[in-house]
Amino acid sequence: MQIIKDISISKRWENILTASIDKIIIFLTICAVPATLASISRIPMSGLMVSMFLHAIISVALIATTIYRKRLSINFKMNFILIVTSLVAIAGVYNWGLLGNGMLWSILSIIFITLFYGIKVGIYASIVFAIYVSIIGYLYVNGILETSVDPVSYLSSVSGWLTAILGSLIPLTSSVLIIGSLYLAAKQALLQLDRQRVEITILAEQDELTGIYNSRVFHSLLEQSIERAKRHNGWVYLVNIDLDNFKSINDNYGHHAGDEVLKFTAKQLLEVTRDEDTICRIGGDEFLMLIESPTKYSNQQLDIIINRIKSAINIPYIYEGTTIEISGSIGYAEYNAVETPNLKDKEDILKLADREMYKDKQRLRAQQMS
Ligand SMILES: Nc1nc2c(ncn2[C@@H]2O[C@H](COP(=O)(O)OP(=O)(O)OP(=O)(O)O)[C@@H](O)[C@H]2O)c(=O)[nH]1
Repeated sequence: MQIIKDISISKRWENILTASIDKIIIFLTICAVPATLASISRIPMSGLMVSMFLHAIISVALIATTIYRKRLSINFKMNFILIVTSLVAIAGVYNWGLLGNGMLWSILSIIFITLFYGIKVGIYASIVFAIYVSIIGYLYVNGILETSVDPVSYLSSVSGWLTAILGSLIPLTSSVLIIGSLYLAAKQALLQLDRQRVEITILAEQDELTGIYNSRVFHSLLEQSIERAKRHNGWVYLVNIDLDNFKSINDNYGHHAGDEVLKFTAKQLLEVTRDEDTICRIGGDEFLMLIESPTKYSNQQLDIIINRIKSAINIPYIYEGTTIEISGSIGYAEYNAVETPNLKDKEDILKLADREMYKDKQRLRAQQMS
């Protein structure tokens, strides 16, 4: 069933996450290779450093993960990204203190941790990171740790700036990729939910055959109209419309012809229903129209309404070349909280409209007999 298929948003979310993670892995791999080269190019300035090995190992691991990404599980890829970004963050802060991009990488890894493991774990990770940076800061301030290159010469070297540019570009762009994909995914999910809400509402309120309101929604609309009429001393008119000898249409032309006649009648009734009024099919060949008015309609106004409905129904329907005559009986009930004290609730109004419709039907039968 379409709706059940669409509702599996968690599956869609997993697909979005997988696609985003793959994009991030590819992006990290593309950036890791030149970043490693830039790192190695600093050998003449800083000598061979542990971080250079780390860069090289990460690059190789990233290339391998990119190649085999379709075969790897989402959990593996998530944790791999976490380990890579956290390692770069930890090593960056340790090796370069405030000079490097360790802080930016830490933010990136905390974003990933939050995304993959939730806000609580994200907060713990932030606290751990703050403690780590404080310890490293303490060690640098007290001269226990120092950068392996002279900060002044590093700041004026091409390789230093290249590392800084690439090193900051990666976490920044990755953050944009993540936040952008999540934003798009959330927007799509909300739009989809909205569409489903509309579809579900339509399905719940619609008569399957004719597409107009079904009796369930009509009953609640009638209740609301009665409440409004009570508050504002207004009037509610309930018109009951029942097709005559509809069974014989089914019997003579088949059930499908009967269905087509019901659809045609609903369409005709819709055309004479004002936007502020409501028409519904309560079942079989019976329709109800709900009309609200702030003032009482005169008999003449009511005649006009009833005649308009009658002439909308009494139009023959051509079914597969055969003309099917249609007619309907109509009865109505009028309700005002003060002036119709015998009508206590919606059931009374419905019964009265039904009785009136039946009287009309009997009049018609009597006419046909005579
Ligand atoms: N084609 C079709 N027939 C339906 C549907 N729902 C109910 N019916 C048929 O509509 C017929 C209604 O019959 P009755 O209630 O006797 O109404 P009628 O034949 O119009 O008789 P009167 O109301 O006394 O004029 C029944 O035969 C139902 O089987 C539907 O969705 N499609």
